[in-house]
Amino acid sequence: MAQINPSILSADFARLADEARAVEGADWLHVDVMDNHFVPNLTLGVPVVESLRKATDTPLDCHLMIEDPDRWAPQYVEAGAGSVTFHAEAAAAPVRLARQIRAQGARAAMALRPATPVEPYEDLLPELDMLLVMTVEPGFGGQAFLDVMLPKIRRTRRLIERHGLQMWLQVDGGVSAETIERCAEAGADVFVAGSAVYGADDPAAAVRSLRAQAEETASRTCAH
Ligand SMILES: O=C(CO)[C@@H](O)[C@H](O)COP(=O)(O)O
Ligand SMILES: [Fe+2]
Repeated sequence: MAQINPSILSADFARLADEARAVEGADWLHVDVMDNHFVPNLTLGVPVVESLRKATDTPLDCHLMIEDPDRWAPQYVEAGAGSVTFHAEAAAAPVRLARQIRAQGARAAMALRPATPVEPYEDLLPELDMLLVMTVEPGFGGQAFLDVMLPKIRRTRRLIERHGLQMWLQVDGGVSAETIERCAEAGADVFVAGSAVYGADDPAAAVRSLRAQAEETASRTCAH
């Protein structure tokens, strides 16, 4: 079952509550946290996640593009995130951190920048509920999808299957009506979409349409 997670990064930050409610029906709301150190951009932090939690019933998928996630990620679970994604490149102790997030009752996920291979993390996969393969260089919305990431998505799906895991495989960056089918064919099942959703006249309809496209692709391919 394909999941569509609109990225609040492409929303109007002065109207975040309304923008969160505009995509009710989405599986998760994707919240991009950037600290201007791990990536060259600054967005929002724990207090905004606490407020978003109260503003919508859609569960929050927090993507932490920050240094020292070992210290900060637990605070995002406390703030109400249902899923917390830390970057492999930033975590000092990814297994301990994933266990901590799960022990607090949230889903634990790990993200890989485009140049980070999945293979060194093969043995960690059972500790995770989701792996995020970035399909742009993290930091900004509205960038062009990196086709060169498709083989990594395929290899990740094969590893998940080889280990018999139930974990989700998320893609994030440049996902749109033009690119989602390639991602679904390669084996992704959770799709973050920022500009493709919030740039549409009807964001909720854009979510439904992307989900239908991904599901149709998944049902006619045997990738997973
Ligand atoms: O994490 C990020 C960017 O670093 C993403 O979540 C973007 O916000 C996705 O935006 P689009 O590429 O879909 O416009
Ligand atoms: Fe993101």
